[in-house]
Amino acid sequence: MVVQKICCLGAGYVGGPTCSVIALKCPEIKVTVVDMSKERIAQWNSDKLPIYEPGLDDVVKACRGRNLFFSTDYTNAILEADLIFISVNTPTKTFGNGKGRAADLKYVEGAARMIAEIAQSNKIVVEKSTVPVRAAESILNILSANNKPGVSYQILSNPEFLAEGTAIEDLLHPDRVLIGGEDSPAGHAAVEELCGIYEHWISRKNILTTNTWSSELSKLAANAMLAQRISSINSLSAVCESTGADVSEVARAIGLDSRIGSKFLQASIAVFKRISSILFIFVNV
Ligand SMILES: NC(=O)C1=CN([C@@H]2O[C@H](COP(=O)(O)OP(=O)(O)OC[C@H]3O[C@@H](n4cnc5c(N)ncnc54)[C@H](O)[C@@H]3O)[C@@H](O)[C@H]2O)C=CC1
Ligand SMILES: O=C(O)[C@H]1O[C@H](OP(=O)(O)OP(=O)(O)OC[C@H]2O[C@@H](n3ccc(=O)[nH]c3=O)[C@H](O)[C@@H]2O)[C@H](O)[C@@H](O)[C@@H]1O
Repeated sequence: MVVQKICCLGAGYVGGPTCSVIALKCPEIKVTVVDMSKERIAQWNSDKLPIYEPGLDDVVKACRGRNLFFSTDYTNAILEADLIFISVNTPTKTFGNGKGRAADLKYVEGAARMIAEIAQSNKIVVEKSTVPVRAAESILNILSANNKPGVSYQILSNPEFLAEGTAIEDLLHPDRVLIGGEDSPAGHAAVEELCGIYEHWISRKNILTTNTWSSELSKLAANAMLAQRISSINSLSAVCESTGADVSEVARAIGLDSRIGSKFLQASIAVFKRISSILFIFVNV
């Protein structure tokens, strides 16, 4: 199979820009981004996009109506897609086990149920949302529970590393793309399909392929290590205040050490919202 049609569930900060760049770089692929929110889709179809990211307007203008579509018709988009990104929100749980710390997977599970009910042909389902480890297994369980003859699924993990404010630059020139899949011939074939999409603009050496769980865990580990750096520099900031040192001078001095590097060393009162994800790494904890 060569992917000809892509559907993305979730037209947010990640789904919108990611699929716009895919549409730009893969003009032969039809990309449909769907959302339950009529208002959000209307904005994506207007001159005033729902989010501001440098460069996004130009990318959308170049592809919208050509091979990039924003729609609320998820039934058709799912039916015709060979590959489906799940790029829905994963907010922090507000009640129950893991309240205030764990990711709430209700939207991811809702998206999986939509696919299970609608799909009539084989699909590659790509977990793009940031999720706890083994979420791919939960998605597969939902899809398998609604088993239809002649319909099979491959689940891939393809976490997103973009940051708001630099989304287009991050998507066009990522440090790496990470794709995890099942360790089987069918799993490897699905991974190759997704690699083939990214290879339209990213060198193969920057596309890492792993097993599903390594990919899921790598995303959480990266978030945790970034959070740790901010936490460390914030602690140093307190030490600076009591010693008369200047935290920006200290950050510059330590950041010039190539083993440490200069990024993510700005002290602030920001709370890295994803720090909690490393504490709740597994589904159902
Ligand atoms: N915003 C960021 O900078 C980054 C976010 N992420 C992760 O990517 C995921 C998505 O994040 P955002 O795009 O920021 O979220 P968002 O809240 O901007 O967008 C998510 C969209 O999904 C829609 N949605 C929910 N359920 C749906 C369904 N069943 N079918 C269709 N649409 C549905 C919502 O209506 C919403 O518009 C999250 O897991 C987040 O942690 C990852 C990297 C960076
Ligand atoms: O999984 C997710 O949902 C996303 O979580 C983070 O996104 P976010 O939590 O929104 O955090 P960032 O915007 O990257 O930055 C966190 C905060 O730290 C602050 N920060 C950043 C860098 C720094 O040196 N110091 C500092 O205080 C920023 O101002 C910001 O308020 C990651 O950046 C995304 O790559 C990730 O995938």
